[in-house]
Amino acid sequence: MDLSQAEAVADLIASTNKATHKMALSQLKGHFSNELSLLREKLLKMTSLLELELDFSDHEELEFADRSELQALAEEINHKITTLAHSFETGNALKQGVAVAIVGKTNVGKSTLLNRLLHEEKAIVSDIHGTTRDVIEDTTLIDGITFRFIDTAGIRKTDDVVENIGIERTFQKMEEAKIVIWLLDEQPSASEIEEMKLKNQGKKLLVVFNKMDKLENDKLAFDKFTHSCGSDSSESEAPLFISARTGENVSSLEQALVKAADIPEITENDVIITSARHYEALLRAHDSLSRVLESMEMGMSGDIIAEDLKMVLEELGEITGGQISSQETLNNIFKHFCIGK
Ligand SMILES: Nc1nc2c(ncn2[C@@H]2O[C@H](COP(=O)(O)OP(=O)(O)OP(=O)(O)O)[C@@H](O)[C@H]2O)c(=O)[nH]1
Ligand SMILES: [Mg+2]
Repeated sequence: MDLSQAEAVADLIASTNKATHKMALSQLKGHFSNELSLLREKLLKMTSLLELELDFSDHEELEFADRSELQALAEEINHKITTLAHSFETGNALKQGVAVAIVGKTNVGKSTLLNRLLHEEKAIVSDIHGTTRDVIEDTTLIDGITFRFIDTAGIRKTDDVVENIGIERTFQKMEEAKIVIWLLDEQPSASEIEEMKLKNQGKKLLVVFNKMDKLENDKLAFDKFTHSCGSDSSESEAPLFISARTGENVSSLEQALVKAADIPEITENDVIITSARHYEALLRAHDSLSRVLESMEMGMSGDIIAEDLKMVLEELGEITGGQISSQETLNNIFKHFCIGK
């Protein structure tokens, strides 16, 4: 069992949903380790060939490592590393929970909605504007997916220093979230809609009107809301109407969240990165491999390329806990080539 498999045992024990359970099982079974050892084997062969050239450096014409083959292999490995690193977005979301920020003006019912979604009285609710001043967050499962809901300070102009720090944090959290629930209890102006869309480019923005229990008694206001938002539904999802207080239609919001989370179906054979440590090692390996490709393009000598290749090997080795030694390179040379030196 290598280090990444040992880490998987801890992940398996800590797994809170079906997907994280499957990901940990896959890692424990060694699927990730196998992919890595395949990559390392190919890299080791490349490094060995380059080192061999160094050993025969007095015969300049000797080029054991076919450069175009080397380049194709480096590109293939770089692609594989990139795919693995990208899987971290899914892995991390599944493990830590898909981050959902609940934002909007003061008193629209953000904390009430947080409590409703978490099924517990986590945040203080009151009709005083500016009740929530700090970020409050917790996770819950919806349809087997872990969501991390983040209640934030209501956005308004205020002279209160502490509240302003809270509002600053609201914008930070909005940036970090994958999904943003924009909670409203009155019709937003065109410029507010524009600003919100601009701030949330590349994210899923769910426009949600709260307090529909009040609106239902005011048919005219309800129609006005529906009309104002319906006209703008070409690119974004149609707005939802809920009552955080009574729970009405909150299940539709939950379904919209599951859809927006857009989590692929995971099987026990999928290799998905869930650890920040692995992710960082893969990014470093990717950087070193990019340097290899650059050096080759510039026609650099084999020793420079070999050094960066060894870095890649070391970085990938950090994941499984194994260290690449010069003995390993040497053994590889003798395994593949019969040299009487
Ligand atoms: N009628 C009605 N009232 C609601 C609903 N949701 C929240 N409220 C009330 O609105 C008031 C404000 O609710 P909060 O949840 O504290 O609002 P908030 O957005 O967190 O406010 P800040 O923390 O000040 O930004 C409270 O009196 C809630 O009871 C709802 O669905 N219907
Ligand atoms: Mg609040």
